Formats: sequence, C-alpha cells, structure tokens
Amino acid sequence: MTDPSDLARRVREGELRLHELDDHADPETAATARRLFVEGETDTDLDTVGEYAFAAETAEPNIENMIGGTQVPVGVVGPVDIDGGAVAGERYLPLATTEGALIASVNRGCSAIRAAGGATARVLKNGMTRAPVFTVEDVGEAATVAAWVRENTDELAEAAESTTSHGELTDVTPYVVGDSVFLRFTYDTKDAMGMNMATIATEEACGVVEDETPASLVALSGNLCTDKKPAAINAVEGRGRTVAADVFIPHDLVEERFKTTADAIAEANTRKNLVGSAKAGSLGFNAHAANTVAAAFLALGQDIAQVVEGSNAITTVEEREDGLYASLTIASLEVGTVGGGTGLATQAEALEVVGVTGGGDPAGSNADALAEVIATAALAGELSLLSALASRHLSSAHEELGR
Ligand SMILES: CC(C)(COP(=O)([O-])OP(=O)([O-])OC[C@H]1O[C@@H](n2cnc3c(N)ncnc32)[C@H](O)[C@@H]1OP(=O)([O-])[O-])[C@@H](O)C(=O)NCCC(=O)NCCSC(=O)C[C@@](C)(O)CC(=O)[O-]
Ligand SMILES: NC(=O)C1=CN([C@@H]2O[C@H](COP(=O)(O)OP(=O)(O)OC[C@H]3O[C@@H](n4cnc5c(N)ncnc54)[C@H](OP(=O)(O)O)[C@@H]3O)[C@@H](O)[C@H]2O)C=CC1
Repeated sequence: MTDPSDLARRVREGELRLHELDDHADPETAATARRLFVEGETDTDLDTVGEYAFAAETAEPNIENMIGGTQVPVGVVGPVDIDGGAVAGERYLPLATTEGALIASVNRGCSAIRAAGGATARVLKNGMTRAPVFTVEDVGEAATVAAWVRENTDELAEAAESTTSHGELTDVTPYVVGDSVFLRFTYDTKDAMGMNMATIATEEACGVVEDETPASLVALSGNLCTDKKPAAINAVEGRGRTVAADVFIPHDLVEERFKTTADAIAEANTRKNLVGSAKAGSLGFNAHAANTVAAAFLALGQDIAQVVEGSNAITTVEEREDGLYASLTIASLEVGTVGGGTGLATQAEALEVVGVTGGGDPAGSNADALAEVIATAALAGELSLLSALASRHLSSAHEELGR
C-alpha cells in the first residue's frame, strides 16, 4: 500500500501537487496524505476531520482535494401529517444544524400541525432554469434572434433532450438588453435538482442557436437563471419547485401549543413578515424559512448554496372565526432525490427516513414529495417562531436552548 507520509513528503518537496495525489493512491489514502501535508503546513491537528464515516471513493463526484469530513449534528422533527400531491400521511424530517432551539421550534410547529389534523401541501410549478447570454450586433439583430427562438423551440428541445434520458425542455423565454440576448431555458428535471442536467442540455441547444442565428454565445450562465444569488425573477417566476403548505389550527390548540393567541400571531406576521419585509426591500416575506431549508438541505444532500432561492417564501397568517389559518409558499425550492450529494451515506439514510430514496414512480414524484415535506416543516418553523415573538419567548428560548 502507498504510504501517506511518503506522499505528503513528495507534495512538500514539490514533486507532486495536492490534487495529483488521487493518481497515485486510492481516495482514502490520498485524503490521509493531504491531511498530513496540511497539518504540517499549518501546524494543526486534523484527527477529527479524518474521522469520517463514508467511503472516500463514494465522495469522488462531490469533492476535490478531499481531506476528510465535517460533521454537523442531525436532529429530527415530526412526525407531521401531510395531505400532499405527492406525499400522504406522517413523515419525519432529519435536520442538520448548529443553531440550538431550531429543532425544538420546528418540532413544536409540527406537533401543533399534527394535533390540528395535519397540513395540506402541493407543488404548484416545477422548472429548473439555465439562461445563457449571447452577443449580437444591435437591437434589430437581437429581435431577430428572439423571434427565431420563439418559433423554433421544438428544434431546441430536440437538441437539449438528446443529452438526457430524463430531462424535458418545457420553455425558452428570450430577454433582450441592448446587444445582449438572454435565453432562459426551463426544464422538468424529474427527481434530479437538475443543475448539471440543465447546463449540459442547454450547451447542446446553444450550438443550434449559434448555427441558425447570428448570435454568439458569451457565457452558458448569464445570471438570468438565477442560480445561488438573490433575484426577483426566481421569487416571481419560480425555479425548481414552487411549493405551498397550509394549516388550520383551532383556537384552543393555538393557545395550548403556542402559549399565545391567533390574533397575536397574525399581528406579528403582518407587522414583521409583511410590513417589515416590505420596508427592508426583502425578497423573503417570512421569518426564517431559510433555517428549515438549510438544515434540511444539509441533512439530505442538497446543494447548500441554493438556500438563497429557498428563502424566497411568503408566510400568511389570519385569524378566522374558529382558529388560525397559516400558509407558507416557497417560490423556488431546488431539491432532488437523485444526483448531487444524495448518494453520500448519511444523506442517503436521511432521505430514507423521509421516504424519498432515489427516483420516484412516476419520475419526479420523490422530489415533489421532498419539496412538500420541507415546505410543511418550514411552515411549522414559521408558526413556532412567530408565536415565540408574539409571546415574547424568543430570547428566553435561546438562553435556555441555544447557548
Ligand atoms: C424553544 C420553544 C420550542 C419552547 O417552546 P415551549 O412552548 O415552551 O415548549 P414546550 O416545552 O411546551 O414543548 C412544546 C413542543 O415543542 C417541542 N419541543 C420543545 N422542546 C424541545 C426539545 N428540546 N427538543 C425537541 N422538541 C422540543 C415539542 O414538539 C413539544 O411538544 P411535545 O413533543 O412535548 O408534545 C419555543 O420557545 C420556540 O420555538 N422559540 C422560538 C425559537 C426559534 O424559532 N428559533 C429560530 C431561530 S431564530 C433565527 O435564526 C432567525 C431570526 C429570529 O433572526 C429571524 C428573524 O429576524 O425573525
Ligand atoms: N453545472 C452547474 O452549473 C451546476 C451544478 N451544480 C451541481 O449539480 C449537481 C446536481 O445536478 P443534477 O443534474 O441534479 O445531478 P447529477 O449531475 O448528479 O445528475 C443526475 C442524473 O441522474 C439521472 N437520473 C436517474 N434517475 C433519475 C430520475 N428519476 N430523475 C431525474 N434524473 C434521474 C439523470 O440522468 P440522465 O440525464 O441521463 O437522464 C440525471 O442527469 C449538484 O452536485 C450541484 O451541486 C449546482 C449548480 C450549478
């Protein structure tokens, strides 16, 4: 077996580069050698980073220059009853976080939803986007390209879909800014989050655009997609799954579980999530949807950077005659149950807990179900935090559980 200390020495002496170690050893040995090298260079001890439970070779599609694993504590919330389009019945949801009080809060919301008879959830729209930018001579030529694209979507779909057995091109919308033409391609990526799939498919379609029009590709992603940046287009048009969850909770249950009233929760929501967010120019009219989305993404092998889009959510709360109605609509929740980090051991186990392992039948139904479960848990978190604010329990909760 190759000696990791010897490999680390060869890197130190400039004979090998860190990323070349995979060509000289199996992935686990290469990771050990890198760790030894980094420990020597930075005078640190990486023993804990080296204690990871997944097989190093399974992480090969997910990481370069691997030195080990980071561990984040995982908790669980639920069960929560969901009457969904793709999910029916009780589900548990593993959440990974370092924020004390978060799991307790989401769990409290789940327990209230369960006691109230469950939540309703639906995926309302589904489409992963990639928007390349092309250069043209002037706005006249830009209009010609845009018109050609509108009339030849079928030809673009044929090219795009030649690269995937699952993805379907559902729309191409042109946007013109002077001599730049952006084409926002939208795909049904089924159970995959779909960013690799959409990117590869779009590159193929761009070849057709360049062959058939005067447009010249500048960048395969022109930021009108929009991936991993705050953007109104995602909040309005959606990206990934647009998913909503709602619940009705009778007054006695609101008071028992949340120690406040429907009226006080509704007022906190209006003044904080609606008026406060409007004044702040926020895209997210919610309290902390990103908390549940991030913790679920971490536990379930999703792309963490897409929490940016997952925070595009609006919470509504109203007092009705017999109780409280609340809803959460997330415009752009980008989730998958195949690909990305879903195959890593701990993430795959967590997906099993939710009951959404691998491809669904029909394809896409597992990712729909995952979106509905996350939206319901995020609604639970909204209700619990709004209640804590309304009952002035937020800082005491974090004193007790978060420090
Ligand atoms: C902490 C609670 C839940 C106590 O709330 P409580 O009502 O005193 O709790 P309880 O002991 O009566 O238990 C009620 C239920 O809560 C759950 N629960 C209770 N404790 C636990 C626990 N240890 N582990 C797991 N679950 C727990 C559990 O479901 C339990 O029901 P049961 O199962 O017993 O029938 C409440 O005060 C609370 O939710 N506070 C809000 C905390 C919160 O939401 N923090 C989120 C992060 S804030 C942030 O990051 C964003 C922010 C605030 O900056 C965004 C913004 O600007 O708004
Ligand atoms: N390339 C980029 O610009 C970006 C990439 N990423 C990364 O992309 C990765 C996610 O991309 P993604 O395309 O989801 O995943 P993968 O690249 O891992 O590809 C998933 C593949 O799984 C196959 N597949 C099998 N069963 C199914 C099913 N039921 N439904 C859908 N597909 C199925 C599909 O193959 P087939 O297509 O042959 O049918 C699909 O392309 C993440 O690691 C993320 O971090 C994130 C942002 C940007």
